[in-house]
Amino acid sequence: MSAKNWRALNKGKHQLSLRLFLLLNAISACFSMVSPIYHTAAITVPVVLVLLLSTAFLIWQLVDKQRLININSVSFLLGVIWAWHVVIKNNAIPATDASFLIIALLSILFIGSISFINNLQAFILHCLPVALTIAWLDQGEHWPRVLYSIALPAIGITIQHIIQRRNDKFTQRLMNKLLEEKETLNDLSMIDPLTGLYNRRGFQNRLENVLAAGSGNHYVLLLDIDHFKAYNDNYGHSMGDQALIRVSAAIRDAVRSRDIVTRYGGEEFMVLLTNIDADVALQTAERIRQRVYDLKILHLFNEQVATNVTISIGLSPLEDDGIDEALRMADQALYRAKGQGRNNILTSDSLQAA
Ligand SMILES: Nc1nc2c(ncn2[C@@H]2O[C@H](COP(=O)(O)OP(=O)(O)OP(=O)(O)O)[C@@H](O)[C@H]2O)c(=O)[nH]1
Repeated sequence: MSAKNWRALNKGKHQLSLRLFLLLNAISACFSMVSPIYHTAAITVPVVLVLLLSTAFLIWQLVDKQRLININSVSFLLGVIWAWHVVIKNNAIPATDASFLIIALLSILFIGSISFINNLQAFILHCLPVALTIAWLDQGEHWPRVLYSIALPAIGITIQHIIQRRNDKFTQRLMNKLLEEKETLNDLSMIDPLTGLYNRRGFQNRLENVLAAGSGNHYVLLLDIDHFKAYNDNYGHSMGDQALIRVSAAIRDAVRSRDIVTRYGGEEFMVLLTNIDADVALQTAERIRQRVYDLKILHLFNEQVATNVTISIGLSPLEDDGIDEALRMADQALYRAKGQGRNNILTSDSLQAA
């Protein structure tokens, strides 16, 4: 999951709480009309407005799921309308009874806290207009009860908000770490563990970048260690591995950093020399062959060729017919190079000329 997806998920979560908020407001408005606390002014303009607006927003949300409604504006708007309703009702009921104010306050705080448990801003914006209106209407007469009714959910929501933010931060850190590790694993999956060179997957990935960067003259080298089976058979697999590591390093050191060196198979390597002339490509192949020879890795069972490890190389240009064709040509050249005594280089051009 990317950071973008994470933000989208969070937005989606908030939009869900908005739907719950609208639903509770619509129900509460209906209830105020059908079963009012005091039978005076049961259907007020603001309560009808709350019902209409909540239903309209709710339908809009359900029909157009992609649309993100501004939660803060809606919660504030409905809070103000409820405050208006409280003023009208309060003026119409017996002055001595404060229970209406407390019940109205509790209903608003209940809806706010249920819907916006994870959205402190929306909670405050919704509850503040009603809380201030009630504090003003009560004129301090029942201030402990009013204060308690406001403070309890406010403190609860604030603590919940802090916990949620910590959880979100933790989850986000965890997600970033996982993304980093995924990236590392992805990189590792492109590297041959023994030699540290690219494997075929890594090569493919780098090749795409090279080709995307534009046209140029590229050359493919296929390199194969001579008589490596004999080396393994006589010196053991573990020594064979060491030889492979040293040969890989020699190849890597003999080319430029922009060239792509790949372990193509067991004791076979492939190098893509990028943006290079034919002459320089041939010189580079010769430099690689010489560097491997100069490692002087003892190989007495290579004696038809030398008494140390050697490699043979097939070279072919990468042309419009693609990498597979270039590899096929390089492979043919390598096969011939082996046939001609090993420890040498043959180009695909020389095969065609022959
Ligand atoms: N130690 C070691 N040996 C490997 C590895 N991968 C392949 N090999 C060995 O490389 C040898 C390749 O042998 P062959 O394909 O017969 O070729 P060759 O003996 O090099 O002969 P020519 O290529 O004709 O010169 C086999 O013995 C494989 O076991 C590896 O990762 N480690």
